[in-house]
Amino acid sequence: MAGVAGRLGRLWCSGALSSPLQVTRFPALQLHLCGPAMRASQKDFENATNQVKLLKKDPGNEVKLKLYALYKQATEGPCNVPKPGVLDFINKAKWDAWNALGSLPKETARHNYVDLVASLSASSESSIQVTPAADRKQPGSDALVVTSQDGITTITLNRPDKKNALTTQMYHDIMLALEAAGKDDSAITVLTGNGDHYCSGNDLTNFTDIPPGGVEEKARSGAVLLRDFVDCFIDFPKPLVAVVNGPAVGISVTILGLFDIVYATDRATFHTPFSHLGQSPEGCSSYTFPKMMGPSKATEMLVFGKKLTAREACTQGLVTEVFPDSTFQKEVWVRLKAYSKLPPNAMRISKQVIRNTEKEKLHAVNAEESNILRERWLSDECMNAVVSFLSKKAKL
Ligand SMILES: CCCCCCCCCCC/C=C/C(=O)SCCNC(=O)CCNC(=O)[C@H](O)C(C)(C)COP(=O)(O)OP(=O)(O)OC[C@H]1O[C@@H](n2cnc3c(N)ncnc32)[C@H](O)[C@@H]1OP(=O)(O)O
Repeated sequence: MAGVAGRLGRLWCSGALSSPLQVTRFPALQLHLCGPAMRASQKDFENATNQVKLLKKDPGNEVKLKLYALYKQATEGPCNVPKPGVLDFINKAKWDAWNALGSLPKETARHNYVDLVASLSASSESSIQVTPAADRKQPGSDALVVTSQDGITTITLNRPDKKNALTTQMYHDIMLALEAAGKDDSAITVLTGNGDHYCSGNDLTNFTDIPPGGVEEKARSGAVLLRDFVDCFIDFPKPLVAVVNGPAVGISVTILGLFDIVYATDRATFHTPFSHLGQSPEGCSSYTFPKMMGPSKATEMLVFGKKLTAREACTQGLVTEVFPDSTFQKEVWVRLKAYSKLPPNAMRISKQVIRNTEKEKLHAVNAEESNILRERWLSDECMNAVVSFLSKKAKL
């Protein structure tokens, strides 16, 4: 069995097991899906299948087999496929687990699955309480996870091994997630990161995928993407909160000026090394940063690439409040849950009163910044900086 367990573990890590066991990354989220006395609805079940993707710890092969079996029983009923051969260790272990459930009714399996996921999530490390929104179209990859509970829709960047660097797919997925969150019945929306970083900004390998139209076409389409992406933040209709769980770089910092609240762990740093990269500011930061911190502090950040600590960023008005890392998740989510109980329409309208006067200006700034960046991306300064990053990465 040790051999089977080892192989299953490897498969788990490589994502080779079929849904819902394709889980490779686990943010610190805790879940309370439904109380023990309640029956699990189809929506609870779908929530749970999404929530499995957010478990912080690998639950071990025994539990994974149990999850697999309950999922199959809940979706397909009693085991209905031929028993795999004895040497087909993994599929046989899966088959055995499913078959062991006998004629357990689908509804009971669904309920047990939901309960099991809830207990796994509850034993996870932090105190966030979220449930995936079952009626929401999930993004095209696990790099972004959208959950919704207690009036809060949370969009989690989920590429911790790459410090949550933003791929072009993620820009698109975030736009879709924001569009849905703007219309759903949550009161507030949160953007956060999984792992030790909040976000390392634009994934610099985005520069390597050159289309047939060449680098000019890449820069043109990149500028359109950037402009559309930032527009979504400018126009977002509800209170938008950044839960900055660690260091933030590049565009993940600049768009903070478009958030309504920014909570940061004291471990977070804020870094916009645009000149080092031969690039220029985006996310409307050329307007919002000087406005909030004055032109000279903004210049230190945006032109000279000075990295701010969380406390410095708070002093400059970029961060709303800084929390000790040890209590960050707990304190922030307690606070947000309380806010999310306020009347949502009043909050939405108040946000719009605060923000609407600036919208036209922000759109114009965004268009201008995107155009300037399009040119920058074609410059030798930028190309050299990207090549330098990629060569270090490739250990050349
Ligand atoms: C024309 C193209 C257009 C494309 C589409 C455009 C869309 C809009 C663009 C908007 C413009 C945005 C600009 C920016 O955001 S500029 C900022 C870019 N980011 C950076 O320069 C950060 C680079 N990373 C780092 O400095 C460090 O990784 C970091 C300090 C964040 C963490 O350091 P640490 O030592 O803790 O970790 P590692 O360096 O070992 O990183 C772990 C792995 O993650 C990879 N990584 C990290 N950041 C990025 C990134 N931004 N892009 C790609 N990959 C990243 C890193 O390489 C390691 O990977 P490996 O384990 O595979 O080596």
